[in-house]
Amino acid sequence: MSVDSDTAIEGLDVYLVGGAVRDARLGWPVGDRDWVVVGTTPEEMRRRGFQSVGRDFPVFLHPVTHEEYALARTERKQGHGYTGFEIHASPDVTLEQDLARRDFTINAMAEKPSGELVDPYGGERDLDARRLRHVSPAFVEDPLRVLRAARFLARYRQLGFGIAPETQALMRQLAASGEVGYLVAERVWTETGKALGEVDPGAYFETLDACGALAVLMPPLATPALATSLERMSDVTDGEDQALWRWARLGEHLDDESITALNDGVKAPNAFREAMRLAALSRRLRQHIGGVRRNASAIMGWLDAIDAWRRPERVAPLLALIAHDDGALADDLALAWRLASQILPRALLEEGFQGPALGQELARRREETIREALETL
Ligand SMILES: Nc1ccn([C@@H]2O[C@H](COP(=O)(O)OP(=O)(O)OP(=O)(O)O)[C@@H](O)[C@H]2O)c(=O)n1
Repeated sequence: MSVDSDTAIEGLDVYLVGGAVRDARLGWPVGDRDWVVVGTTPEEMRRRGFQSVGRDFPVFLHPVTHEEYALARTERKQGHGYTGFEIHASPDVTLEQDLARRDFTINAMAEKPSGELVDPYGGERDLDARRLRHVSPAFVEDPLRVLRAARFLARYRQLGFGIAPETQALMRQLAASGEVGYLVAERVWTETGKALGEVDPGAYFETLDACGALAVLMPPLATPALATSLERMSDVTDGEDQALWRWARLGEHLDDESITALNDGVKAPNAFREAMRLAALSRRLRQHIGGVRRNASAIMGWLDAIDAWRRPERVAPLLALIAHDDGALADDLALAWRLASQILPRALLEEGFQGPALGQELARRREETIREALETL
């Protein structure tokens, strides 16, 4: 539906805002489209068939497109964290005031339905200069913006983007004052999880490290550990669960205590926490096996530890991690897994094994199969 012929917004002062305006100009795929409405009231929006969905501020879903339309608003910070925002939305809030509360100039551009750009804070200039620059000193009212800056770099650094020095200074200030420490872990994870799926997730962690926020939010990853973490993460290839295995790689060289602290600190989902634990375990196996090649019992120990029998989907990504450091070991493990996984409890049941004896016999045969296969190599 063309916006011009759209009766729900006919006569309303609406603007496309945020990421959609930015990404269209960057030639980046446009995600959700967000709109701002100036000079109207919630009652008027509902009368036009919009559905009210905002809990914290007035935002509505278009009756047909279901895109979000927010009433222009200003926000003022009260207290720490995300709880204390004083929202002011009324028909007298202007578009410029609404744009002024936003994080970066490249996110503070608006576009009329006719396509005309409204850009009071120099967003287009900063887009051209490949620069993330804060809109106003109110940037510091929301410490999440430190993480957003880092996440945008994970996405756009390869296009040449950097952070303006004056914005970097505010980010350092937010980290040094402890304000980023007030972020609730869920919000930290939301940004981190998104960043792990971007083209250059290393940029996210480097940016947070450079301003001091990584030391507050994920101390085990901060300098001096970071270089090792990033080096390891960089070779996770695309594919399913890429974000998961990137996360796993980041903490692979840490001890169990640090892994727990790191994952607790950001409330990482269980699958991510588990992947990191398994990666660390596999790395230790690699060190343990070391020169002792073709060690069937150590290989069985690894397959048991990662619970390959019930979670076979874990094997391939872990083998890929191991292959990076030790291709010969990964080959041995792959062969061992291929053969051992074919020995199933059913055959032993038919032979009359039961209960614990069944489990023991299963393990014995699997290990024997692995040993024989490795000996013939
Ligand atoms: N802490 C925040 C979160 C959001 N915004 C503003 O709200 C818009 C929409 O936010 P969001 O949908 O989270 O991000 P996008 O910029 O659309 O980016 P993405 O492509 O990641 O969705 C942003 O462009 C920005 O103007 C902000 O100023 N400060």
